[in-house]
Amino acid sequence: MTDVIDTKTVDDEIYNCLDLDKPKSFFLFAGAGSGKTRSLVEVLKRFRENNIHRLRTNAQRVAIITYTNAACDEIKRRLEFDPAFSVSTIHSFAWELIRPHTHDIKSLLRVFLQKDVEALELAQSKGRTGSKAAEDRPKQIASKRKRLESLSTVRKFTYNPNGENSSRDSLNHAEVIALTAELLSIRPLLQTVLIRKFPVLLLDESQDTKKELIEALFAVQRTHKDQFSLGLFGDTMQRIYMDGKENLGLALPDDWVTPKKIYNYRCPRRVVKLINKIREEVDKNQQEPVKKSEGFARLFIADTSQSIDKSAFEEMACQKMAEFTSDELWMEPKENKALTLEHHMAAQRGGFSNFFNALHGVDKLKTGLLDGTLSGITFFSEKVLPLISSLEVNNQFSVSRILHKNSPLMLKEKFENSEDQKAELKKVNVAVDDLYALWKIDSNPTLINILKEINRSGLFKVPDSLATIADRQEKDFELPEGDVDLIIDAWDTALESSFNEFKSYVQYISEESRFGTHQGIKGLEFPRVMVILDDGESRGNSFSYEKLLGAKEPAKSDNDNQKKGKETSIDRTRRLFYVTCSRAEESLAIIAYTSEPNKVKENALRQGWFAEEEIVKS
Ligand SMILES: Nc1ncnc2c1ncn2[C@@H]1O[C@H](COP(=O)(O)OP(=O)(O)OP(=O)(O)O)[C@@H](O)[C@H]1O
Repeated sequence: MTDVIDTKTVDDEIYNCLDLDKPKSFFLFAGAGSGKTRSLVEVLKRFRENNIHRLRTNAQRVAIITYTNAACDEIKRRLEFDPAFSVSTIHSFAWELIRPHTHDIKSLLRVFLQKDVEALELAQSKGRTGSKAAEDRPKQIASKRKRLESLSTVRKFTYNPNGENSSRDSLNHAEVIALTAELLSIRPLLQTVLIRKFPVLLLDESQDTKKELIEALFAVQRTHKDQFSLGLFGDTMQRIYMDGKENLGLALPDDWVTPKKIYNYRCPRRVVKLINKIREEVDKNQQEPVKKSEGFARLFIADTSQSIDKSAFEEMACQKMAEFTSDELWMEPKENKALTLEHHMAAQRGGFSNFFNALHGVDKLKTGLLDGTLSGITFFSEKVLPLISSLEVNNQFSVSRILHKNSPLMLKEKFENSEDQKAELKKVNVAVDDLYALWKIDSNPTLINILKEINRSGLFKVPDSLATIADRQEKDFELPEGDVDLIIDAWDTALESSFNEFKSYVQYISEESRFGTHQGIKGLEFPRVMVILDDGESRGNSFSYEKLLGAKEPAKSDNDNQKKGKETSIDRTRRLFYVTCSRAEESLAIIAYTSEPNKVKENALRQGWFAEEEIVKS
């Protein structure tokens, strides 16, 4: 195996692997901020210069798979949207590969579903009666059986990588990945199609790519090593999803190239020192800072054994950070990125929890809520919000454009068939004025009032998901007991939120908000970062900052897992903590909410994470 140290050599090493006549595979795993993504882009630009004609002649492309749509957009932009590069998320990539193979998908899905039914039946026969799982299983079995029965009538499967997949012939996200992994393993023809189309496949953030798929790609590489270059970029310390492959990179074949990067280009020296300490218990990959600036890292400990005003505490922390760093931008909410563990914690702090929590409570709505694709959301975000924003600044050109694009009152046929076109136009203007009047009566109207008004005037088409509510008369309100549709119920609550609350939600999902989640900021960087650690507010139990920070003893299951050499919730939390801290380009504030502030402080000192003078207690 080859080891190299500086960026230029690493880039050369990777570039040499992408030789279409003598391809090699490589594994570039290195710490946070070491320039992995940058190397990926730089090498591809060089590759394009020398290979573009050959790729075009052979109708081939380079596949680059990244973790999020935002990361795809960034890489596409940096590669100047060159069609020689196919940049996609793993789900889109997998789907494009398997979508023509309806017959294979159908047979395999049948096997998967049958196995699921058998496993559920077995669990039901062995499990405790009266538990929630026992109550749910018969419904799951019935639903899978129904799907099995309807499989023969499916003519073509559908799949949307970015949204809901609820129709009868659609596949869900997990199925697309499992089907691709299996088909790649059992259908040599699919492997050939893959390598013919994409002689080079680069996988960013590969520590979190589903293990079945990684294994299938390794198998493709093994079989076609003379025609195919597989490149993996990542960092085992940044594995934050449970389905990534553990110990990826161990026992690689000797012909894989494994360049090393030991410098951190993103973080100031103080932050590099902290992330090195966090990492030290896991592996030997310690980084050296490139930046000359020392930067700042501070730990703020809030005692939750007494009542505490969290927003006041976080504001105080920003104020202190502004003093420590002499950087006034810590006082500007938009200028420092606050990271919470879960979305609902961000919603609480960002002032959009009424809207968010109402919809987040329904499983079927979750994905569409998080990426803003629910039709009930796009109705407000793509029609009402731009219209009101344009009216607020009196931009008539933009108002007219939005109406032409979206309003049924502006339909060409309507005007053509009308005897009085002026009257038609007047109708549109009156509808707009009536809607905008809501903001004059109340500077922050509720979504339900906006919806009802638009439904009355017909200014925009109300989506089906909101039509029942929009059409509802007051007398309908008394629904018979038990006759509640969860989705409509959730929308009923969400629509009671104000328009400004909805605007804050839209900023959050468009990543314009000050808030982000610990998992959602993978690959990103910000000058000022505030990491909020608060187990008390979190709902899941995969992570425990209290245990990592020494405020809570490890659970029996943690000890058992550790003895068996399996990962514990503390290991997972440590990696997440590493990811969040390593986003800071200048200064970093950690806010720890705990009922054991002394223990947290002692632990931070003992581990050498922070010095006495860097810790502030409430
Ligand atoms: N050789 C370099 N010279 C100057 N700046 C660099 C170099 N390599 C990386 N950087 C800068 O350092 C920052 C981190 O780089 P990049 O995002 O590529 O790192 P990464 O290893 O992919 O990070 P992570 O794993 O933490 O997401 C970016 O701002 C990038 O522009």
